[in-house]
Amino acid sequence: DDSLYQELGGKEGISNVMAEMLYELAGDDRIADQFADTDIDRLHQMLTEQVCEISGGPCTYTGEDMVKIHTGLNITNADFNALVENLIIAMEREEIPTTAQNRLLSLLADMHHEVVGL
Ligand code: HEM
Repeated sequence: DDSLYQELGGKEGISNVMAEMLYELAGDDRIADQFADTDIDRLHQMLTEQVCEISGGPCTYTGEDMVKIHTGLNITNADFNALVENLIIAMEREEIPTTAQNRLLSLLADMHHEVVGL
């Protein structure tokens, strides 16, 4: 089922949302420092691939294993929630329908254990 993928605006829509999220994140004092050494162009590309894939789009995530990449970063619940807030702001700005926003947030919540407390 690729309906979520379509509602997010396909690959281009997802790319735009992820760019907006990373822009918000860069200005968010709560978590910006944690991305100081990160290649943001790569992160943008990997997030776009991953969200394309999990939303049912024609993509294959080619990045690092999620647990492996987040291990040792000591990411907290508060960090996770801050990133989610940045994503919601980005989706609002890109006029993603609320139902689609909630479906994507639910898919990301399922990945919480691959990100937090490692
Ligand atoms: C569900 C939420 C999240 C998802 C789906 C996610 C996904 C990803 C992906 C796809 C990558 C790139 C992997 C690669 O380069 O191959 C990545 C890297 C990274 N993530 Fe996350 N992430 C999430 C939450 C977070 C949070 C909350 C933080 C910290 C506030 C965080 C910090 C990082 C950092 C610092 C990197 C770069 C690591 C490096 O380059 O060595 N992530 N994440």
